[in-house]
Amino acid sequence: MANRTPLMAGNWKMNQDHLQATHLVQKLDWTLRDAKHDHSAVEVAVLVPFTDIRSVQTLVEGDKLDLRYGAQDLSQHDSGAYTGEISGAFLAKLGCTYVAVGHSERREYHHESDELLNAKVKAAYKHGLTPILCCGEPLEVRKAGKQVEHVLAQIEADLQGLPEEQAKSIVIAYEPIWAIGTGEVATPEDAQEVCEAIRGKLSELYSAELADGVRILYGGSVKSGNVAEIMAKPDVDGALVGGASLDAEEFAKIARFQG
Ligand SMILES: O=C[C@H](O)COP(=O)(O)O
Repeated sequence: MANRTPLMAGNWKMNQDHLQATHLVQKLDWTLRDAKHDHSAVEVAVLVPFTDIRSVQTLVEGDKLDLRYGAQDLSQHDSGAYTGEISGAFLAKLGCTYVAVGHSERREYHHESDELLNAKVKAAYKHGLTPILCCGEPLEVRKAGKQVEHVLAQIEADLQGLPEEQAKSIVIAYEPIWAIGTGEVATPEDAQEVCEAIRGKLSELYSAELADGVRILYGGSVKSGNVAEIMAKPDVDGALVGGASLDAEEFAKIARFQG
């Protein structure tokens, strides 16, 4: 198995204005430092509202914080008459490493199709950003036992035509929709089943070597109390954390899941 550095990414969603963001990032940094967090063993990132990015960049670059940051969405376009949209070029200029693509809240509330998400994944790479491609099934699909085929169809469509050279650095986040913000966490076995199938699909679409190197995260009610058992699964390489990432101490504990 490849040596995949775990990634703990906090998705702040629409929380924290730019002043609160400064405070939260500083607190997260102190907490990780106090705990002597080993950043070479676990990478920590925050996906923040667009309006926070400049403040986070100033802190991370100015104080040389060992923290990656990124956005929660991007436009499929580079520039032009697309009112309200944000180009990947702007995000790259602000030092973003990551950008979430296809979070279930965007798929649902903004009707983002797999075709659009495929264009967004390509736009991210065009501007030097690493997409964190989100996938996951709603409750009725899980109840019908069709979660694996649902997720694999999303992955196949969202990666359509993406060259191997780019796909090898993608991060995939499996987030069963019924476990997001509900307190209902998938069992480690549930997470492993789908993450393993995603790796298998990557192997089929690209190569076993590529599949072995890609990081696959689990998301959905991850807390410090349940992260260790999820991370113990062989195909889970990190977590995409929503609510718990807004509490610096809790998120730092999640990032130190090894103790
Ligand atoms: O992007 C994060 C996920 O939607 C999980 O959110 P949650 O940890 O609040 O359940």
